[in-house]
Amino acid sequence: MEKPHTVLTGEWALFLDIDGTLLEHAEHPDAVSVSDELRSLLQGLDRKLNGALAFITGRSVAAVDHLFQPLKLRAAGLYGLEHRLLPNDDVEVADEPADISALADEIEAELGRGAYIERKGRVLAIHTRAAPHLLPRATQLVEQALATLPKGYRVVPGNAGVELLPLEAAKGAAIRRFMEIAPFTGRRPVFLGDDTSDENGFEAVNDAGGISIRVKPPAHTAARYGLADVVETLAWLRGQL
Ligand SMILES: O=P(O)(O)OC[C@H]1O[C@H](O[C@H]2O[C@H](CO)[C@@H](O)[C@H](O)[C@H]2O)[C@H](O)[C@@H](O)[C@@H]1O
Ligand SMILES: [Mg+2]
Repeated sequence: MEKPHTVLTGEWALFLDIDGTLLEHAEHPDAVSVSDELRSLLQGLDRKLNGALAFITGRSVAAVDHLFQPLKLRAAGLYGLEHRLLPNDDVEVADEPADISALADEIEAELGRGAYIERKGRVLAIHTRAAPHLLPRATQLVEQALATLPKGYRVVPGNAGVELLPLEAAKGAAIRRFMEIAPFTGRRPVFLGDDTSDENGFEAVNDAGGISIRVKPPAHTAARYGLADVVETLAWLRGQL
């Protein structure tokens, strides 16, 4: 796939996935770190785009703020179940429904310490990066759980794990919501992502005539452009300043 050589001028809106796009993957979600260089790169882009920059991530907004502190940018967390439309807005924290909590306890008991059960309110992530042999069983457990949960949940295979999340948790919906408000309205959206859960975000951006970019693109992706890795992502972003 070709690289995007477009220069981000005033009329672009930039949406950024975090893990696998801005940050290399690590053994554990808490093992990633954000460099001061990345913080200043994002701050410069946010300024150049007059605030039309937002994280679109499966992490919670609270987790994003902790990672990037003191930088606080616009963000959609939990695949859009949480939104922070202005840097200093409050974020409604989605409660963890009792049925998800009970399911997380059961899966944690069965898979044991090899898997990391990440409880994110209405989203449940089961990480098997440290124990890949557990992925088939983890996937089977969440798929079986679909029958017992209220309607409207779905299973999304992720990067070295599997997630259970509500149907309305979709990055494309989160991007469309930002595009309806200032300073995003009227701009052309650009979305960079790396994973299956970013695909509906690429589709939303393509539908809006924007630019969709996937890091390490697989054979089949909705993304129109590809970048080889996180380092290339950062070099491309720096080139837009
Ligand atoms: O939508 P993203 O910003 O890409 O976030 C996706 C998930 O990222 C985190 O998990 C992933 O990255 C971890 C650190 O590299 C890795 O250990 C894990 O295997 C990956 O799945 C985060 O923990 C999840 O909550 C996000 O949904
Ligand atoms: Mg990602």
